Order: sequence, then structure tokens, then C-alpha cells
Amino acid sequence: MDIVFTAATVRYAGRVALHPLDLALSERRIGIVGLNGSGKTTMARLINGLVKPTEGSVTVDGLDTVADEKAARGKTGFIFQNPQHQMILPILAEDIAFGLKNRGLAKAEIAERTEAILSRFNIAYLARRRVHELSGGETQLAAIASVLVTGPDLLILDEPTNQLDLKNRALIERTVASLPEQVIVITHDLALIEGFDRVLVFHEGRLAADSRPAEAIGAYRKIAAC
Ligand SMILES: Nc1ncnc2c1ncn2[C@@H]1O[C@H](COP(=O)(O)OP(=O)(O)OP(=O)(O)O)[C@@H](O)[C@H]1O
Repeated sequence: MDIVFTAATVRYAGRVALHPLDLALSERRIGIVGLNGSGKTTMARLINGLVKPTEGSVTVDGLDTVADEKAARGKTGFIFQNPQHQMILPILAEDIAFGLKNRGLAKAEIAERTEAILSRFNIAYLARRRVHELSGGETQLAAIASVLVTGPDLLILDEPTNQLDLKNRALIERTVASLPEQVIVITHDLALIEGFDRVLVFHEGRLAADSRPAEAIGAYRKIAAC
């Protein structure tokens, strides 16, 4: 899917969080890195329309995130920094089914798709568990399943390995690597994006580097050392 930023600018209460950004993204694996507060989440939220550009525009697959808000949002699944907050119903299978019910699917299809997505991520055993009792790694997998069940073309993950132990980091790395969907990951976990196609580095609300992972991570290390 093509994501195009055209002079996209974001101000919060008059303060610039993202300076005019011109960028076209179509790679399957895109990483976003940068210091805290550099504008990464703001940039990513522009893609699914959760943040609107104060000036300029953002399109996904040619759909404007403001003018074609609903259609554009349907293209993208977003996993937030604290994914437990995006789980709405208490039992995992019910939470996953909820997104499908909202789309008006028939009961049998909802059951079939819920089961299929749980198996796809090897978490069928968690189907009847309470979402707030899942471990960090289980929560990430459950959130990925809940979001992908509705069939978005693009998945955006905001710091998916934050607070995970080494074993669960590796599990999420493997899971992300195996997804057929296009993926954008915001992360401070540089190992996660080592094999990616393209890495963007943000600094003080501007795109400071945009290249293959090794070069981009090198640029990020220089920024962090200043
Ligand atoms: N809703 C908001 N209202 C006001 N200011 C905001 C809002 N969201 C973000 N900001 C500010 O915009 C700037 C960029 O924030 P953003 O969350 O995009 O950065 P980030 O690079 O994702 O940071 P982190 O790595 O800490 O998550 C920061 O100065 C932040 O305080």
C-alpha cells in the first residue's frame, strides 16, 4: 500500500510536533526510530487518521485520511503502546469477535474468523482467558490478532516490545517478521528493525534520516550521542 505525506504538518495547541513532511512509503517493513518526543507517534497516527494534519495531507492507497476518513482508517490496524487499553471486552475471543460484529458479519463467519485468527497466532488456548490477565507477550499477540482479524492491509505497531522480556521480544520479532501484511513499527528496540526494508529517523519533529537499517541506526546513534 502507498502512504503519501504531502507537506503534512502537526501542531498541538500551536506548538509544532511535526514539521512539514513530504514522504512516500510503500515498503513491506518500515521502522521508525528517534528520541522520546521526536514525533514518531504523531507521524504514525497521521496514517490512520487518529491525528489530523494541521496543514498538508496524508493519503493511504489514494484515500485522504481527512476527506475519506472512514475508508482510509479501514486500511490500517494500529496497536498502541499499551495494547491492553484497546481491548474492549473482558474475554479474548469476545474482544476479537467484537470488531467483526461491528462490521455486521454473520454469527457463523464471526466464529470462523475468530477461531482462524487465534490459530494463526497459536493462541487458541487463550480464547476464554480474561484480557487483563494476559502476560505482556500474550497481550501483544492478542492485540495483533484482534486488529488483523478485520483484514487491514497495513499494521502499525507502537513500541511492541516495550516491557517484554528477551523471550517475548524474540517471539514478537518472529511474529512481525512472519506477517504477510505491510508493517510499520515504532521502536526503541533496534534489533527488531535490523532486517527491515527501510528505517526513518525522526529528530525534533523532522525526518532526520531515511535509509536502510544499518545507515539509519548509525544516524540515530549519532543524534542520541549529542
Ligand atoms: N495530544 C497531544 N497534545 C499536545 N502535545 C502532544 C500531544 N501528543 C504529542 N504531543 C507532543 O508532541 C511531541 C511529539 O510527540 P510524539 O508522541 O509524537 O513523540 P514520540 O517520538 O512518539 O515520543 P515517545 O518515543 O516518547 O513515544 C512531543 O513534544 C509531545 O509532548
